[in-house]
Amino acid sequence: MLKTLKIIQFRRYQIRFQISACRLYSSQTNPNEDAINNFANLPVERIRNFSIIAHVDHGKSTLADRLLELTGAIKANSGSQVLDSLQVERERGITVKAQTVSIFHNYKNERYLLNLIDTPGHVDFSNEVSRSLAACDGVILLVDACHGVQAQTVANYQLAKNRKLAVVPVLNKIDIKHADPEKVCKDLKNLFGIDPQRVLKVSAKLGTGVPQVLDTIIETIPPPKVDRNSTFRALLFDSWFDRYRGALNLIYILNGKLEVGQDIQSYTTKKVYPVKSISILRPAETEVTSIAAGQVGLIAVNMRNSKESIIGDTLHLKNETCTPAGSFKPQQPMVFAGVFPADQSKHVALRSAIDKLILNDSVVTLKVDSSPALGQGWRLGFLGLLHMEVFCQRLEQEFGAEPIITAPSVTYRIVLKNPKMIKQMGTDTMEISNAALFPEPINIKEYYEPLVKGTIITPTEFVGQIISLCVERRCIQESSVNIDNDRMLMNYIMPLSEIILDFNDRLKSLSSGYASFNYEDHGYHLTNLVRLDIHLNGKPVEELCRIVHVSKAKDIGREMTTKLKETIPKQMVQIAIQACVGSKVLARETIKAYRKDVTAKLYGGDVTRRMKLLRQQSEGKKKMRSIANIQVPHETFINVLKR
Ligand SMILES: Nc1nc2c(ncn2[C@@H]2O[C@H](COP(=O)(O)OP(=O)(O)OP(=O)(O)O)[C@@H](O)[C@H]2O)c(=O)[nH]1
Repeated sequence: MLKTLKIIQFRRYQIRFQISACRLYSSQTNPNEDAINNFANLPVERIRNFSIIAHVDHGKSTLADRLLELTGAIKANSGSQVLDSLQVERERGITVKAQTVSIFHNYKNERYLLNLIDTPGHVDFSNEVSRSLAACDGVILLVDACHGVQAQTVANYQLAKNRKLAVVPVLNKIDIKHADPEKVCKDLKNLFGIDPQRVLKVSAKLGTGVPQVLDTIIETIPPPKVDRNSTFRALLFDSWFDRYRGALNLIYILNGKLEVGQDIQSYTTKKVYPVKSISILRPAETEVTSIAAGQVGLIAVNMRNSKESIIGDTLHLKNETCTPAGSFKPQQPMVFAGVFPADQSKHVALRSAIDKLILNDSVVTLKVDSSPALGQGWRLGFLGLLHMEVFCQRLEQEFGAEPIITAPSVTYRIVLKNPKMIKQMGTDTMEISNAALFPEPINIKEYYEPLVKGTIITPTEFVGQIISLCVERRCIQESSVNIDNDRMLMNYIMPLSEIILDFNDRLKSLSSGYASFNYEDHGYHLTNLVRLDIHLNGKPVEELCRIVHVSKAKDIGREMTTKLKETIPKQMVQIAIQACVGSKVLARETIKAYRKDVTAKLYGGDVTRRMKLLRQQSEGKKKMRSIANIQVPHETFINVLKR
């Protein structure tokens, strides 16, 4: 009896212990539960919204990891670069999408909400940076203590300054032996006037100095300037597509409060949506019932059509009037390429995949296009070549699409002089990125090409080689300054068509990776262009023509004829491949005729074998395009048009 009583007592004790252990565990794993339950009531003074901005690879995502760990949003050692969640980001080791995360931090016994945005560093994704800064009051300007200030550090600092954001300067990688924090502090002082006393020194990898970053954010960055007492108004600054919930919208609340169940309206489309759920990203979605001005939240509103979610749009309560947020201007695409389904039966599926991806990468533009060789497709606009590559890789990885991408080109502008054409078009100016639509020179008065303002920062020992590269690419130097004794900053005006393909790669290989490059739009300027045609046995091949600068026509012509010679199979007749401008031939290659008796294998043997061979031949012919009696396989166009 006594034994049984003891057992019961022990069981009770065991259960009580388990309950209290559970409570302890849950309060340990989720110390911010109260703050989340009371999320919308968190005072504005205890909110800080900031981005981490820096040059490529200076350690933004690594610092974000440490901040998340320190504040308990993720467990220590949860894996590196938690916020780089896309497959393409992990494979390439770069950030391509800005990621938002809400974390809580205790400062002087008060609980603060920090909305952190980890941004990409590469110039091709600078739209992500400007989009993110619209929801911020400050930035962490992160600089690698070994490599110092680089081209994107300058560009990103300017973006933050233009928006009048508070700047927290932080030097990273101080654990590396040859780091020189004193020298980098001097550069920051010379270039941006930042007081060296204000610069924090950290190792994001080891976590050294990171806690001080959190405190400095609270001390230096002001709380959001928002009004909680007026009616709800929010800026839509990111969105992505969820198979079950439709378009999910990331919003920054400018005024008032939003609750689940309320009806909101888009300022641009005027469409009304019921708010199905509101979440904060920590970094996993955590549902809350309401959200208030100064905060960032993800809302699901049953938006089925991805085109309805417009980045930069203002959302407000149904039937209320409001002024648009109008906080940022999206960048204009600079590089254009044709995107075609490999098989025309996949046309609809590819279009739907492109639409869904554009929702998450709103700067990409789309226009219908067609080509005799590649069929129906689209002409897409990107911010640069890396942007285009990442977009196409995401199409493959996230949507299983396998498109054919044509050679990238820029958009040229021409002014017509033929009155008949001007009347037909209703304007004398045409924008052209597809060379097949380039009018005859006799009808053209002026040609214009897009230029960019380029900034190159390089160690002085490579200046000579870099200047030669710039001259070869028709770039004009505007100015140059010494940053310190051994580094130089050079400003150039550059034709966009000369830098989109491989300028950055050449610059990196010339300077053993030490030079950095950034560029921004510089408008259209007068130039001299020609249409380079490719002829096969005297017949022009429309899909292979290109618009080029007059000084480059010969080199590009040679390159293309050589490539075609390697890819067109030998045939019964001799084939002449010519690159021409008008009637002038700039380069020529010849493919000799086949001498072998191709029908030999049809003789002898079994009749069924002969029939099979004939069938195979006719199948092959179907896949060929006939130009001047020459059978050109589809792959040839793809290989020559592709990069
Ligand atoms: N030694 C050392 N390495 C670091 C430190 N911080 C980052 N790294 C390394 O630097 C490399 C780049 O770090 P990331 O965090 O990906 O840089 P990022 O700025 O986010 O890169 P992008 O988003 O692509 O521009 C990685 O290999 C990191 O492990 C540091 O404090 N010390």
